[in-house]
Amino acid sequence: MLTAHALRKTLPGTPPRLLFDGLELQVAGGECVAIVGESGAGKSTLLNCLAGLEPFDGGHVELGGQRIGGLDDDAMARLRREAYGFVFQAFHILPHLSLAQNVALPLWLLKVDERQADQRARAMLARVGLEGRADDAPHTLSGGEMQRVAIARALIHAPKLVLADEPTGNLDPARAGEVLDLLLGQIRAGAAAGVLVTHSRLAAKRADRVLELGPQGLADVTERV
Ligand SMILES: Nc1ncnc2c1ncn2[C@@H]1O[C@H](COP(=O)(O)OP(=O)(O)OP(=O)(O)O)[C@@H](O)[C@H]1O
Repeated sequence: MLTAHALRKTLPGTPPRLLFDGLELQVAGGECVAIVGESGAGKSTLLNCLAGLEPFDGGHVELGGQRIGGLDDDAMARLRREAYGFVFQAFHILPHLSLAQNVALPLWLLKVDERQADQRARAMLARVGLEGRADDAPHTLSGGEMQRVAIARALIHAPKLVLADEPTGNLDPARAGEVLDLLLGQIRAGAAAGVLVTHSRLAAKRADRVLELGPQGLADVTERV
């Protein structure tokens, strides 16, 4: 379970700019919420706050009962490796590693035995429809296939929380639908809490709830999408 309570974020500057205040968010295991809102509303910033990658100036965030604000950098980095899965556009697939190696990366960081990591990465690639491509180089993939690899890598270590920023950003509608089915299916199967930032109605509609970000926090707009 992910909980954000009374979360406030202001951006430095003269004058400082309030992005959101009094933000409340609860996402249960196996549930996926979509966060929508105008460009610049602070959706990516909110994801970064939930990930402990960016400080916030009020409230708190808890994952599985553990409060992230109080953790030092090492403890936060460990929690991120163990409990978080990221499908961020900025988190690129590494070009010099094979697909299996890219997917195995989170397990290497968790010191899982190399052979076991390789087997799990291959099984995960098969689950995202890339059986037989494990030894290929990333440059041989289409955009949709690349996003599948990113999803496989985000979920390989069975994280408690999956944070996705525009996971279907540059895919055509058919591919986007497939990638979303895969992502949401895997989040639900793993009983992870999923938070998906998107501009896409199609993507938002598939989530369990749709929340719109504004200065007062998150408003439930599920019925309007
Ligand atoms: N480190 C920072 N310092 C100052 N301003 C920042 C910083 N990070 C983000 N911003 C600003 O904060 C605002 C929110 O950015 P953010 O990327 O979170 O919005 P968003 O809702 O995800 O937008 P989009 O939908 O366009 O991706 C923007 O105006 C951005 O320029």
